[in-house]
Amino acid sequence: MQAEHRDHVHGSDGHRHPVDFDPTAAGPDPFPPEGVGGRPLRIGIGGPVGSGKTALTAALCRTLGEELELAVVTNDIYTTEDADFLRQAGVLERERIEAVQTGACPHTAIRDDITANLDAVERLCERYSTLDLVLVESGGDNLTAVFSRGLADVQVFVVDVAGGDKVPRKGGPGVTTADLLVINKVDLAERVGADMEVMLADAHRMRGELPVLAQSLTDDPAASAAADWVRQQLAAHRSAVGPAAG
Ligand SMILES: Nc1nc2c(ncn2[C@@H]2O[C@H](COP(=O)(O)OP(=O)(O)OP(=O)(O)O)[C@@H](O)[C@H]2O)c(=O)[nH]1
Repeated sequence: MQAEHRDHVHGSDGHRHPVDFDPTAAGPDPFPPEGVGGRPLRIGIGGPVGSGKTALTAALCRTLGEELELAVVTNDIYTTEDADFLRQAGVLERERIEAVQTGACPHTAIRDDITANLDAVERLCERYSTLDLVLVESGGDNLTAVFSRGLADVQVFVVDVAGGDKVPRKGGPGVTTADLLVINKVDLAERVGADMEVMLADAHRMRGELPVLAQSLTDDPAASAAADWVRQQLAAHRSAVGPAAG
């Protein structure tokens, strides 16, 4: 079958996305990873609509905001909803939060044309010259959406139990290749009939050695385990940067 016959066509302009039946494939990353020297760690937070990306971002800001120089970039298609939510929740100073309006499928802005996000990161770095960490939250997308390594040094993919316990075994590059897979809203598992043992076993089977974290932000609003993972990533980033630039 020729590639164009497998393309997925959608949107009012009928634009195309290639469909790949390999659940681990994301297509080539258009940008190389950026050198880490002298700049903050950038962590991408992606995942399907409503899985809890903003709630996780807010929790990480609350937990880490006192100990780290932290800023956030949000992505929404038509609004600045997520940035507005974070500002209203008071998780960080308002100026530490930048909103990108993608105007197109969220994956476009985090992978195909990362300019608007890089500009937002740059504005934050100009405003706060000693940033340790920038969290870049993607707009909600589907299982194929992952960050370019030119934008995010490491990425978290957030799915939730309400999407059904089948989600991890459906694969997709977010599930299979993200540096951390978060299975969120485990407090709802029983109510929605999701079998956590199945979800975790499938997630580990799909990801090999890569870590999987089951959490409930209702039960643990500090997102303690995710915050620990962020601290580890930051330590690794700092050791890569070296003492002179760190
Ligand atoms: N019960 C429960 N609800 C949660 C949890 N985490 C998030 N939520 C709720 O789930 C809903 C969606 O969460 P968001 O953080 O807005 O999800 P999102 O992934 O940012 O959504 P989009 O940006 O629209 O894709 C909100 O009402 C949250 O309060 C959780 O661990 N347990």
